Amino acid sequence: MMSKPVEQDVEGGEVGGEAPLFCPSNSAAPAPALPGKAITVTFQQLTFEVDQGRGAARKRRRAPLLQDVAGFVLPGQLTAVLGPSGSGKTTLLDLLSGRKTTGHLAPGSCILFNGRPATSGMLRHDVGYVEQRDTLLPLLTPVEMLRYTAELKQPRSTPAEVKRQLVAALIEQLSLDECQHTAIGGGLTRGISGGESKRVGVGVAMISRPAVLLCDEPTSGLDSWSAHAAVSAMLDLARLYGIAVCCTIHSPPPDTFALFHRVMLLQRGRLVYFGPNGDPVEAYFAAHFPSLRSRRPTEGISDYIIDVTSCAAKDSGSAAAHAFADAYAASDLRLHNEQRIAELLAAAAAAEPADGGQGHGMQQRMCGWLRQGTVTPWWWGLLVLLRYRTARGYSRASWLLPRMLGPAIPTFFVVTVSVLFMVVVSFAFNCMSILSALVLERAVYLRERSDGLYHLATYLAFKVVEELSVVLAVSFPITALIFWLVRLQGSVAFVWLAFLLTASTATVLALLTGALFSNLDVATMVLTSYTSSLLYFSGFLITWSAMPVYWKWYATISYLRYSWGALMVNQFEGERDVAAFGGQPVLLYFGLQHVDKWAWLGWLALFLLAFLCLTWLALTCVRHQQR
Ligand SMILES: Nc1ncnc2c1ncn2[C@@H]1O[C@H](COP(=O)(O)OP(=O)(O)OP(=O)(O)O)[C@@H](O)[C@H]1O
Repeated sequence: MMSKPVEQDVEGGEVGGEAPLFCPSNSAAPAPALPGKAITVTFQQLTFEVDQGRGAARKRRRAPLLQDVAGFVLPGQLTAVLGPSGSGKTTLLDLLSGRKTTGHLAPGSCILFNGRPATSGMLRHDVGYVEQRDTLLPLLTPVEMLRYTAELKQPRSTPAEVKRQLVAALIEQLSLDECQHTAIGGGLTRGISGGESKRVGVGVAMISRPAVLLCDEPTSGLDSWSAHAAVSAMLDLARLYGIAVCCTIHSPPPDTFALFHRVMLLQRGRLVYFGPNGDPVEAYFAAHFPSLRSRRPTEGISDYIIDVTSCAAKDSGSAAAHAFADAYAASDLRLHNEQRIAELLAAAAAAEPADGGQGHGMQQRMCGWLRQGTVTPWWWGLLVLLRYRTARGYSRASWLLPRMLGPAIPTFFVVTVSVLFMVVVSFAFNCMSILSALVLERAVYLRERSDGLYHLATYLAFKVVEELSVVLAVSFPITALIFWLVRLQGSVAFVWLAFLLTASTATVLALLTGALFSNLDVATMVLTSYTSSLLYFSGFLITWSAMPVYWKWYATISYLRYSWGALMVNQFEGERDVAAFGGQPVLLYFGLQHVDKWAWLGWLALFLLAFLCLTWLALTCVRHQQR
């Protein structure tokens, strides 16, 4: 599906108005009728700064990433944001989508959607964002990925048939028919191609039928055919649904670049050109900078303007770099653009009367955007996550076996008094596989949270249910096996409960570590060291009486001590007076003679609850992504 360049300018008439229902007439796949709205994005005097330096100096020194940038993105049109690396392209998209988590917008900076500041709900539902890196679920196929997103992004009241049609239409519009049932893959797993996965990313952003689509380098790493296919697909969607599309782009092939209606060129955070694509770009540079070399016959316009502006800046230093931005600031083109923005805002105001002064407060609300609600209720999110993600994980041996065999294997090697300690230890260390799962899927989690797919509590509940149901399933055979092999005494139900609580606590501890640390090596090192240290203070390797007094506090907060101690009491409570080690009864030898096994099990349950609360806190407060 390749689109031809569009000559017609569609600026007029659509600003702020209700678009027709989404019933595309020129698409083979019938797209469902969902209400939609055309949105014009305008931004003026956009100046964004970040703190530089360390400590107190950090507050005083600020570096501008964008300076006085102004422009607009129109419904049904593609706008390309160009510029050398580090010129502020992604920063602009992050600001438009409300995803910037650090920095300060200068007073007077203004970003408006149909003449109004965006609300968090609007940014989540009406603005789609395609990230530069892939944040898809590797085990799902494109069609499953889109269905999964549709279940979370479309209101629950949307009929299942409409969601199915929505996905089918996107599969066709994005030319994903051939690979729709192939696993997406990623990392070391072979899956669909890079170009196809970019288009799946566009589809994921398109599921809520956003009025604005922002794409960060949708063509990077693609061959020219795939790059053209990706941009063509976006152009088709923009025209079909009246979407305002804005893409950052690097060295696109000339025929792909020609698909864009408008070009914005940034250099060192300042605007160097904003206007129509094609000949007007070249004419602008020829008129304002006659000394620049002219375009070579085979050279594309995007390469030409980046090349000449970057080379001039390199040859003559930063003064020349600013000369381009200064020339634009003094140009008629800038005046024309400002006039156009004023017209767009006036049209938006006429279409939708102002709302009594809610229009200024963008800066204050920026951080709040990321914390707001979702389209579907939490329990629906949990069901969808379990249905699509857990079901797929459970069907894979590589996911399931480490979790199931980890605690089971040591069972075959332990037949002495150390059995209870060894089983507790194997449960404690078996959680390492869970740690990697959480750290590795963080990029997907962050993207899905920013997209408003689910609440934090939903994700935590999903991870807990997903992992603890395996723990629950494994706890029955392991309890039975050990009871039979070692001929344990006491209550079998108690042993099962103690195993279950120990494995659950270790699992939640792994989730907590994964939530605290973004780096897998660091997280593994911390969890291994912490768990190993607990072994020494569980009361088996060093008995309570032999423990240095200044370390006893650490033993008191070791969850393994409560789990192993309770199991020991369950095993030996009938032999409280039978001499064993060093002529002493076992419980007396280990300092457990006064322990109430149910009370210690209660403490273990409290550890589980505390780790769960800490995980929730860590997911809420620890920000792993600075943008
Ligand atoms: N939160 C931040 N704190 C400090 N510096 C930042 C922050 N965000 C971005 N920058 C810096 O701002 C500059 C612009 O970054 P940005 O990612 O917008 O550039 P870009 O034009 O998209 O680059 P590329 O094409 O390489 O992706 C870079 O020098 C970057 O290091």
